[in-house]
Amino acid sequence: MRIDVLTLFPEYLAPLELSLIGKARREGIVDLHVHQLRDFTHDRHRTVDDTPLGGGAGMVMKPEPWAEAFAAVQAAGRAELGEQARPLVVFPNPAGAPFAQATAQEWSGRDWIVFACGRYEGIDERVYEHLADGGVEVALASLGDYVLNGGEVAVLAITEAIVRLVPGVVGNAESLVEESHSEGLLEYPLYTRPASWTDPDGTLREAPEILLSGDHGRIAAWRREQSLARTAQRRPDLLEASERRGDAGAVTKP
Ligand SMILES: COc1cccc(COC(=O)c2cn[nH]c2)c1
Repeated sequence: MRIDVLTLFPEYLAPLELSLIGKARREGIVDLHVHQLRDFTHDRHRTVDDTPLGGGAGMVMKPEPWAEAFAAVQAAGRAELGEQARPLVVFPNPAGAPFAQATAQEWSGRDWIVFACGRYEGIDERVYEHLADGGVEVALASLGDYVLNGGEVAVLAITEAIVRLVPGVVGNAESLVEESHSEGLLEYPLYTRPASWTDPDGTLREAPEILLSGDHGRIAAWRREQSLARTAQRRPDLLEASERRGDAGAVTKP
């Protein structure tokens, strides 16, 4: 998977060099290219923003640098992946569609993703129109209903969520199956040794007996029950979505 990131703060993406993503890069599973948007300006001040037409507070990102940057990135990506290669262009954006595990699953199968990090109040609308009219697949992704100062932090989160699902990146693929949201439900409670623990307040805390029973059928059933109960309690919206999808074994209302 090739990933390009267009940003005013390349250093923000440095953590992608570390750990999971770093290993994926070293093994050639992920090919990350971070680009400084200001390199696609030509004035002395390397201007990327201006005041909003129609007035209003803050600044808006100018269209010209973006158009030039996307053209350069498309050329570089096609040189590497072939002239037919087409990227998915993702703009982290509070006005975007909610990014969820299902999105990460879907995007983890893509060959090429270009992330565009907005700053200030946002990007001139004509940039999105220019890309869409050029046949480029564009997605606006929201991490949640709050505003960050820019897209970089969102790109770190989205990239980690996607890349960890790419085959070969996480050693034990088994661990990807049973985590929260992978089945549309929250994960069951986890325990490890010691089975019996006296905490610093002197309280004895025992792990559920069933987990020591060795009866894997009953343990699986208990875990499923715990996931459903926990989802019903903390995220009933997920439970309704799961029922609407008719997920295997979804609990239907009695
Ligand atoms: C496109 O223009 C802008 C402008 C400002 C910040 C951002 C970054 O995205 C977010 O803030 C965000 C994404 N999900 N939840 C919050 C983009």
